[in-house]
Amino acid sequence: MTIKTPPTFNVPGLGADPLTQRIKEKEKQWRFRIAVLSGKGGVGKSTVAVNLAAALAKQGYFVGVLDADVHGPNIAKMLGVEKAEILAEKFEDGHFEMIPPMNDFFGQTTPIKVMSMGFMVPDDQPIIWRGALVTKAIKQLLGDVKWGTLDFMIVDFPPGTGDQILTVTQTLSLDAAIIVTTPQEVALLDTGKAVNMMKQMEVPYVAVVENMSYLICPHCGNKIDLFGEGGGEKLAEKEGVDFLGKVPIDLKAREASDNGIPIVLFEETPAAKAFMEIAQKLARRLEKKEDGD
Ligand SMILES: Nc1ncnc2c1ncn2[C@@H]1O[C@H](COP(=O)(O)OP(=O)(O)OP(=O)(O)O)[C@@H](O)[C@H]1O
Repeated sequence: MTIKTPPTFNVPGLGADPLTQRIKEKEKQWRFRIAVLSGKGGVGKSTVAVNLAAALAKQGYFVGVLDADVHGPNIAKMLGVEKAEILAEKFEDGHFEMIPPMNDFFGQTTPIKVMSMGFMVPDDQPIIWRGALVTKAIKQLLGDVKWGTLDFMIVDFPPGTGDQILTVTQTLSLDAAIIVTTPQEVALLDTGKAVNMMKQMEVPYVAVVENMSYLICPHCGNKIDLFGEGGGEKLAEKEGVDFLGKVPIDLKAREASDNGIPIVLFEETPAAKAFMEIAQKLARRLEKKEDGD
């Protein structure tokens, strides 16, 4: 099956809807538009998204993070802004734009702008919506938010390869898709599907990050390959896409996320170093591509 991205303005006499037009206008202000995806849930996609965001912001880039994982939105908590009050501005044509809360982690980073469906619903309430409504909500979080100029717009997609991912990828012109996997066979099978989806959607740069790659035993210091070894790298090689690196299991990374501070800003643990290196590699690759290399 080949999925082609249809042109946005494809109906003679009819332009795109105003929301899609606003997204198209806004995305011109975002230098690199990046999706973070996983074929399978629970592999650490959001953890990778927030740590990449923080690592890039620590290097001085302006970063926005959109939590498009509407069924399990936890980015706002991981970036320490879940209690933020969302203000909105009314424009002359009558539409409103929400102002994303920011966190600069006590001056350690450029302010990271965050928007999430989690702001719209109480913590303990599930979002029970049909697909079309979810897609519309994600588009609003892109087009009806005052994002401003950004170096990196990072979108944390829902897990899987579902309809919402297809629609958002057709609306937002992505520069890169980062697919997060763990090394075990079942995750890799689903990861292959996500990689292929992004290739078929003609996203210019697709890369794999392997999370929870291994554990360093706190008692003996030995490396334990809990979920097998090297699967992510092999998959990237097989699919002909970049492999950006491995992130070990790190108890402090989990604690830091729960406390709203990405581990890259907190302590120089093995996972923090891995996230920092992956972010640097990603920025270098995209800047090279931008220069036409
Ligand atoms: N490298 C790591 N070391 C230790 N804990 C980790 C690591 N990566 C993720 N975690 C933890 O695993 C749990 C799941 O991570 P996360 O929420 O990022 O996954 P996800 O793929 O986004 O999940 P979902 O599919 O539900 O959106 C979290 O508690 C997180 O802190």
